[in-house]
Amino acid sequence: MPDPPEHYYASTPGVASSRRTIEVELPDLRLRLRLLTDTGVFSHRQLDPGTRVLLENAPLPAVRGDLLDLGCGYGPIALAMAHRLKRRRVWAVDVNERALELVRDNAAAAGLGGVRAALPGDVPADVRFAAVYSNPPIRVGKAALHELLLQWLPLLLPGGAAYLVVQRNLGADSLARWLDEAGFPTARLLSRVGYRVLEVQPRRSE
Ligand SMILES: C[S@@+](CC[C@H](N)C(=O)[O-])C[C@H]1O[C@@H](n2cnc3c(N)ncnc32)[C@H](O)[C@@H]1O
Repeated sequence: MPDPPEHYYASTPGVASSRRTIEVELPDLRLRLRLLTDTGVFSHRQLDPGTRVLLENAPLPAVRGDLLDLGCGYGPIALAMAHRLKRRRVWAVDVNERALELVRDNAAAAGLGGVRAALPGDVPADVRFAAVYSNPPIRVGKAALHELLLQWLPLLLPGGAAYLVVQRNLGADSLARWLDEAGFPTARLLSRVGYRVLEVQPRRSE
C-alpha cells in the first residue's frame, strides 16, 4: 500500500499530528485569536500572509445571510469572521478532516457557536451565502480549482460577493479573467505584497 499523500489537501494527512497554538492579531479585533493548528494543515506555523491580506482588507457582507470560508484549513478566516459578525452562521468547508477538527475545537474554545465545520458534501443543499471568503487551493491545479469555484459561487445570494486572495505569480489575473468569462463579474479589489484580492459578483443572468 502506498503511503497516504502528505499534501495539505489530503482528506487524512499522512504526517503524524502535532498540534500547537498560534496567536493572530488583526487590527479591528480587540482580542488576539488563539488558534490551534496542526501538521498536515495549510500554513500551520503562522497565519498565511495571503490570508492576512484578505482578512485585513475584504469588506463585511453587504447583505444578510450565511458566510462561507471555502477551503478553511484550521479556520483563521471563519473564526475571524465569526468574531466580527457574532450572529451569522459561518460555514467552514474543507476536504481535510484534520483541519475540520481544528476548526471545531477553535470555535468551541472561543465560544463561537455559529461556526459550522463541514466536508463539502455535508453542507445542506439549500444553504446560500451572503459572502464567500477564501484563500483557495491553487495547488490542486486549474481544472480542479475551476470546478470548485463553479460548485460554490452559484450559491451566492443576490447582492452577495466572494472575496478570493490569490498570489499574483500563481495566476491571480488569469483566474480573474476566467471568472469573468464564466459569467461572474470580477474586479481586483486590491494588490498587496504579491497578493491580489478578487471581488466576485454573483453570476450574470443570461
Ligand atoms: C490555501 S489553503 C487555505 C487554508 C485556510 N483558509 C488559511 O487561510 O489558512 C486551501 C485549503 O483548501 C482546501 N481544499 C482543497 N481542495 C478542496 C475542496 N475541493 N473543497 C474544499 N476545500 C478544499 C485545502 O485542504 C486547504 O485547507
